[in-house]
Amino acid sequence: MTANPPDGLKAIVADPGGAVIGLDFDGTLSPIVSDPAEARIHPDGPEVLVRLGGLVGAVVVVTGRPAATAVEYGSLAGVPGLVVLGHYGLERWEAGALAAPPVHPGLDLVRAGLPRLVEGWDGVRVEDKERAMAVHTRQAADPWATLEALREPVAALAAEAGLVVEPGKFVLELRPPGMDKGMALSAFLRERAARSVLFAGDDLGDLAAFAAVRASGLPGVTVFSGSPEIEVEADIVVDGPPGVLELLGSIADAIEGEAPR
Ligand SMILES: O=P(O)(O)OC[C@H]1O[C@H](O[C@H]2O[C@H](CO)[C@@H](O)[C@H](O)[C@H]2O)[C@H](O)[C@@H](O)[C@@H]1O
Repeated sequence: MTANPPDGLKAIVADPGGAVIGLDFDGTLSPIVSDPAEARIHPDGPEVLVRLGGLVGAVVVVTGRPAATAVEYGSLAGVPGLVVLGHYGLERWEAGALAAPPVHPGLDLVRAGLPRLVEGWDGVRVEDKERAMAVHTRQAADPWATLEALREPVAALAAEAGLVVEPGKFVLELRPPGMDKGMALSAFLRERAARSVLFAGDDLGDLAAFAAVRASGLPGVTVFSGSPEIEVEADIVVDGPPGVLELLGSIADAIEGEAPR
């Protein structure tokens, strides 16, 4: 850990059984790649998470992905006690079992309308996640301009379908309202009677979880998995997934160094 760790990190190391470690998936555990279907956890991820999962109260992945996709792409099934809150908290995966509400009825309209809406836009990809759909512009010749041009028509389609738009890194996601990563993390902290919390994320959807850390009143740390694509304020800024995993590994080292022998 750093020479002078923030109080939240000290609390996690001093009382690991009360600590909740919250992690985003894409851009935090998994390096950003052009094709969302090709995303996989950083090679160091599984080992670090298995180790940490055996030391802290809980490791929880809070992601915009379907929970089962994060488990698969993250090779996460072996992480002790892991919970994955997918679709921004709508779904919950735990011990191999998935709990999820019915699919929002507005998805049918979006599934029909979105391919027509992006027709003619080179490099624009539609991702169907069953409970949500996403429009990706990363592979367009001008990803920013394309994202901006699509923002309004995508918002109109989402409104017609009773969905909300979740913007992210070169992505506009149409998803059900009423849940976000902050609500999901807050509920999880209450459920586990957490005594400290860390949340690491890299994108706009993670800001609600950062706010939940601050609002929890617990000793807490926010970690921004940095990239040139956006800037986010956090207690600790690291260099992408390798930096996140190095930090998590150093927390595990510090906990093991504190443990009575
Ligand atoms: O909450 P997350 O786990 O961070 O998921 C957010 C979105 O991540 C994925 O898109 C992002 O990663 C892709 C793969 O690296 C990248 O190509 C894309 O540009 C990023 O926006 C995922 O495809 C979305 O469904 C998630 O909502």
